[in-house]
Amino acid sequence: MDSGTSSARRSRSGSPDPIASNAGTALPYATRSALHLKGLVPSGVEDFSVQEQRALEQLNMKSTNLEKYIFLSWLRTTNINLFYRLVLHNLKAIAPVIYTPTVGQACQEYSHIYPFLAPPNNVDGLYIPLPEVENIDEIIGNYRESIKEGDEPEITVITDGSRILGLGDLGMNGMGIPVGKLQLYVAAAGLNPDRCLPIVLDFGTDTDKYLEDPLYLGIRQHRPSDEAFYAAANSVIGALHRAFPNMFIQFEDFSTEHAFGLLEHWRHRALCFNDDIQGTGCVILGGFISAVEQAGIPPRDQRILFVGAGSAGVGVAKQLVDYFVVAHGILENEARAMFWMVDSRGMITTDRGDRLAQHKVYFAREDNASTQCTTIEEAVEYVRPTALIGLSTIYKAFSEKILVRMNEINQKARPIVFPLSNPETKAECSFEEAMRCTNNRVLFASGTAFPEYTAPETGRVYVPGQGNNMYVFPAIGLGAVLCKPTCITDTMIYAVSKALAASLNAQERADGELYPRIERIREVSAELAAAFIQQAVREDLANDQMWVDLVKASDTDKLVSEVRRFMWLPAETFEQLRQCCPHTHHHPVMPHSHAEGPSKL
Ligand SMILES: NC(=O)c1ccc[n+]([C@@H]2O[C@H](COP(=O)([O-])OP(=O)(O)OC[C@H]3O[C@@H](n4cnc5c(N)ncnc54)[C@H](O)[C@@H]3O)[C@@H](O)[C@H]2O)c1
Ligand SMILES: O=C(O)C[C@H](O)C(=O)O
Ligand SMILES: [Mg+2]
Repeated sequence: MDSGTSSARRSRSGSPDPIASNAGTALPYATRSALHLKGLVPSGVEDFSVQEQRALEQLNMKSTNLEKYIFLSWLRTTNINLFYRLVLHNLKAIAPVIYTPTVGQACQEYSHIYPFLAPPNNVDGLYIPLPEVENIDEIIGNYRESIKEGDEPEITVITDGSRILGLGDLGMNGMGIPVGKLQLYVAAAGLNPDRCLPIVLDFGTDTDKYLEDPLYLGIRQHRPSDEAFYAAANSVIGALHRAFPNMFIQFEDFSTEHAFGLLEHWRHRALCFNDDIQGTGCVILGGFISAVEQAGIPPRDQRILFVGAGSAGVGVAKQLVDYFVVAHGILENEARAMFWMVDSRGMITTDRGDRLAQHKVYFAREDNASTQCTTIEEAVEYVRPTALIGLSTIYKAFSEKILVRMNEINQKARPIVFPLSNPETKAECSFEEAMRCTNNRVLFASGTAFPEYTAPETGRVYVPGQGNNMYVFPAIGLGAVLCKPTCITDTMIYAVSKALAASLNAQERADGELYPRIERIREVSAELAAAFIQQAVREDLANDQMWVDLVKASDTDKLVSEVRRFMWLPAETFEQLRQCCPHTHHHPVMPHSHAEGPSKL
């Protein structure tokens, strides 16, 4: 439950000693003597790989994912080098523990599993209570004091906990999400953990369960009015931007109206991005491009039904419209007409009799000749979709009956079904259900990872796609931190989607997959970050000359390898750990790689 700032072990001088706390049983005898640690650790001196083996063993002793989450949080605050070694070497198994879906449960329990972190050396991010917003400069000052010199944050993930995954308003407990997302930034794209800053705007909660929970750690009041929310949120973001002008700001899991409102306000004022709107749009477009290629009908014949019209639904649909316009030369009005949206009140039309929220107006149908569909089933019959996309937070909303109909309607082409709501308890259907009901013909991606499916008839094993923004936000953040664009444009996001679709290797394509395997995420993130940087330079918005020159040299392989060189990696040996610790950071992170020597803690 922290950002990964170095843990609290102190040397005799009283200052934290990152070498000792991250080496532990790997400390050679000479160093133990020098640090006055003789006799304070077991006598065996071991390699980091042996420590890792022990950590994995201890992880596997935990019987539930929440216990694993708690163990990993403890490890991260105790020995960040070992934590990231373990995560990087076991990403497929560990991602669902530190991130979706377990992070959802961890957030719900956050106030109960909080590990008594000791400030100032074990700060897990910023908690900004509404009544303290007027003292925001003091809070930022305290944070500065708590970090190592030169470790200014280069990336923040900020939430107010008002819409955590599909779980609703969790108040301050939502802090688990910025913490989890930033771990993915480090693991998937090599951001420097010391420069990641999770933030929660502790502005109250409208969930009585938390207000009444004696262990709840947030402020005990209901959420403020819209006006008070924007005044306070803008004041915090403004202060952060003044304090850290180059810091990339990721807005995360704000309730939909505020998500759109904050993005609108800040997108041309600071380097920022909304993950639920833009990141989700980006990752789903990437998978959708691959799905359309495999579906077997021309792109312009796609009929796409969205179930859910919140920040994610509308963000994704807009990104897909851009794709049809840019990649297939379809006029915007015609592209928009390929989309139908359903929300909790039914199909969104201009004449259904309610006042539509601003973000839904663009997709409201006018051609429905007074037909109103109130259920998903009715909408499926009316639209006869080629693609069904779920961002509704409604568990099993895609019933077996609906999935069977998707198969019947799409006999000439393969049906596309993306149940994207998180966590698993909110997913519109499972992979197994989608496969069974479509005779294994479905082109599938889900927000939460589902297990592989073995077809009983043939024994063939199918791997589900994971359409989760974790495939793109780390690369977008890395690209932004490196080339420092003035702002993030839709065309930069679009470039990343295209790069994601292009990143599948021959085997993944042959297996009919829509996303690259998670084990390759670092390699893929480097390609995506390079595509982002190329686009930023093309738009003349990149402000770091080194990256501008690299792009202008028109050597994409070199650009990708330079991006990789800037990715943070945990140390492999004690020697690497020792060599890198005395350094202060350079711009933007210590250049190091597998090949090039020490990593920075
Ligand atoms: N896969 C990903 O990477 C990813 C990214 C972002 C969000 N999400 C998930 O998407 C979901 C929605 O997020 P959001 O920010 O858009 O939330 P939101 O609450 O703003 O949107 C939910 C939408 O679903 C609609 N809805 C509710 N009940 C419905 C029903 N019975 N039938 C049809 N529609 C119904 C609501 O009217 C609303 O339009 C969450 O579960 C979130 O975890 C996934
Ligand atoms: O956090 C995730 O797993 C994806 C997404 O940002 C969400 O809000 O569901
Ligand atoms: Mg989110």
